Amino acid sequence: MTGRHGRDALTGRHGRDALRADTVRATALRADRVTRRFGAFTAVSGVSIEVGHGEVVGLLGANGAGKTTLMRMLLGLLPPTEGGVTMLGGPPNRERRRRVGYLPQNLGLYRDLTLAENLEFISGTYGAPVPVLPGDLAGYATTLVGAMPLGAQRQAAFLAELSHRPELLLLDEPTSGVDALARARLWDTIREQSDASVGVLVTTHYMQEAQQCDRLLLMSHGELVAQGSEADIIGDTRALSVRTDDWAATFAALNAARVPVILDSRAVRVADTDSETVRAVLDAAGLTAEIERVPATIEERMLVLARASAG
Ligand SMILES: Nc1ncnc2c1ncn2[C@@H]1O[C@H](COP(=O)(O)OP(=O)(O)OP(=O)(O)O)[C@@H](O)[C@H]1O
Repeated sequence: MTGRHGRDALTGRHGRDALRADTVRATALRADRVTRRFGAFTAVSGVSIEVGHGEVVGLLGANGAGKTTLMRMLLGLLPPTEGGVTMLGGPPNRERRRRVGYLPQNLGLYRDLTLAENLEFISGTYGAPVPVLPGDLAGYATTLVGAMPLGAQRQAAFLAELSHRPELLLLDEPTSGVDALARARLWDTIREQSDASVGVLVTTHYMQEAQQCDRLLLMSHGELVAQGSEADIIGDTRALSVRTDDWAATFAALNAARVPVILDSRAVRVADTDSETVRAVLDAAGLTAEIERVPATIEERMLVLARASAG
């Protein structure tokens, strides 16, 4: 694989460097100023989004940003406190949900049934043919799902959700805990689906995957704080690259001083902070470093937006 900002050899972008966000598409999914409160806590606040048929939209945000809550409202599994959702032309009811594939974080498979039994059951509920197991899953047909590796479980759950040929896919961290090869395969499948006009909304923590989406939505503290291409979202945000011989002590000193420091391998980076502040912390700790202002990464931009939305 290439470096963190290069193209991933395993998860190449299918030549989609030009984003397709400006292409006119029929809307598959729309949220109109949806809010969800749990008691006094607002998990999602006034979020409006759209996903077109054939479009892969990445939903990004830190843990607890509200992504799953938004997805559950989009599917009609959780009523919004305010606002409305249109899914495949109307409110998200049971009938329309049958035309949607949803991969929740917990996968929705029965761990104490075999893979073959799970696929029969899920396909049966949709009245769809039982999918043929691809080569890498074939050996698990009679294995209890709970005993399968997580990557294989995710692949199987995805396969099950595709059995009824959904028109819309909502995928909640489909590649979390999955190795690079299985991630690349899942992304190939996602792209095949979008090429067949399926609208896809996918959450991920992997920034290389975000780069494969046609468009990104960024949530922080329940709000939609940015959207567009990766370049749109980063804009002209800059970060600091801190070059030092003692990366561990440098990271520890900045972290202790509550500077938003990121360690990428051994490279120390700082977001949302001026170089004088960083220099002062390092001087106080007796550390020397070269500090350079560089274009921010999307993670660093997310950190800036998250800090701003946290108020
Ligand atoms: N049923 C609930 N009752 C109370 N609070 C809830 C409930 N469901 C979610 N929350 C809270 O809402 C916030 C958003 O949660 P949500 O699961 O939507 O975030 P997320 O962005 O999907 O995070 P993750 O990446 O960890 O899945 C969290 O603070 C969570 O604790």
